[in-house]
Amino acid sequence: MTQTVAVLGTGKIGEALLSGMIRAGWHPANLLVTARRPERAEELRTRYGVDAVTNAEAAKRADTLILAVKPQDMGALLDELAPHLTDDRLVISAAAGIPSTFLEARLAAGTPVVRVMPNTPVLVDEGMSVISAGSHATPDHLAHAEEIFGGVGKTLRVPESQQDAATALSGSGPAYFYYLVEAMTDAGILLGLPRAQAYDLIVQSAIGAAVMLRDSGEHPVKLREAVMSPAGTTISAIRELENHGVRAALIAALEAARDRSRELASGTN
Ligand SMILES: NC(=O)C1=CN([C@@H]2O[C@H](COP(=O)(O)OP(=O)(O)OC[C@H]3O[C@@H](n4cnc5c(N)ncnc54)[C@H](O)[C@@H]3O)[C@@H](O)[C@H]2O)C=CC1
Ligand SMILES: O=C(O)[C@@H]1CCC=N1
Repeated sequence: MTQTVAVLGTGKIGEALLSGMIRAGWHPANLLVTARRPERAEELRTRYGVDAVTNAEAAKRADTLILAVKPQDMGALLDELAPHLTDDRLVISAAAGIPSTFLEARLAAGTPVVRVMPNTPVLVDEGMSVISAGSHATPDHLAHAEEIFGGVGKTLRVPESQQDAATALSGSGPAYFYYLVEAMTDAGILLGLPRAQAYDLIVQSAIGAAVMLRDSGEHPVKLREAVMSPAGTTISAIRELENHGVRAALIAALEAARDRSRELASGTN
């Protein structure tokens, strides 16, 4: 039987996922979206050929609902959905921090809930989506979530207790790399290169390094050692990174992201 999937709250991550599902072969007729503003609903209809409906209608028509609103909007959305949802629907939440128990407490008893933390590279089919089961989710429900998110990148199952950490690593992860590229491009300008050239040099270095990390099977230390010639340029740079505590700063940064994910658990702050 063909499944209907609805994306509720089609903002940045919801739209990225929707576009990826269509690229992965989902027929627009089997996809529904919801949006707060009518102009946004119209934009999504035109861009993807999907039906834009109310949250209540999505709850009635879809077999699987992907909730992609902000953590702070999740309580209100669940209140809107609950009267229309039966416990044979799969509810997938992509919201940072919100535990599956938050959803289970507001939906019909026994509703299967799966928590997923994707990231924006789903836009280019290189996403990383971390998946955990709520209390009533079966292996089939997890497999269905993997089918959806696996079409736009890699998936990994973790116990829900590790979701806040995963959010800090891969959910937020792309932003750290963009930040590094920005800073290194500034450095290129300081060294006298035009911005566009500096940017190209850094982005291509990032792509090359990422592919080697993924495909070489080598530990990152080994890969770095192969770049660092004795008494050369690279070790001079690495010494500065160590002097400025960049490793410690990254550890502290990811810890802060994990802590913020925990704070978002109540859905109010
Ligand atoms: N942006 C990212 O890289 C990632 C975001 N997430 C999670 O995804 C969720 C959404 O994040 P973004 O896409 O960045 O935010 P966003 O603000 O771009 O998207 C949220 C959308 O939900 C809509 N919305 C809110 N309440 C609604 C309602 N009751 N009915 C219909 N639409 C409603 C908003 O109008 C907005 O378009 C958050 O919970 C976030 O933690 C997860 C992984 C990565
Ligand atoms: O910054 C955030 O809260 C969301 C969750 C992971 C990525 N973006």
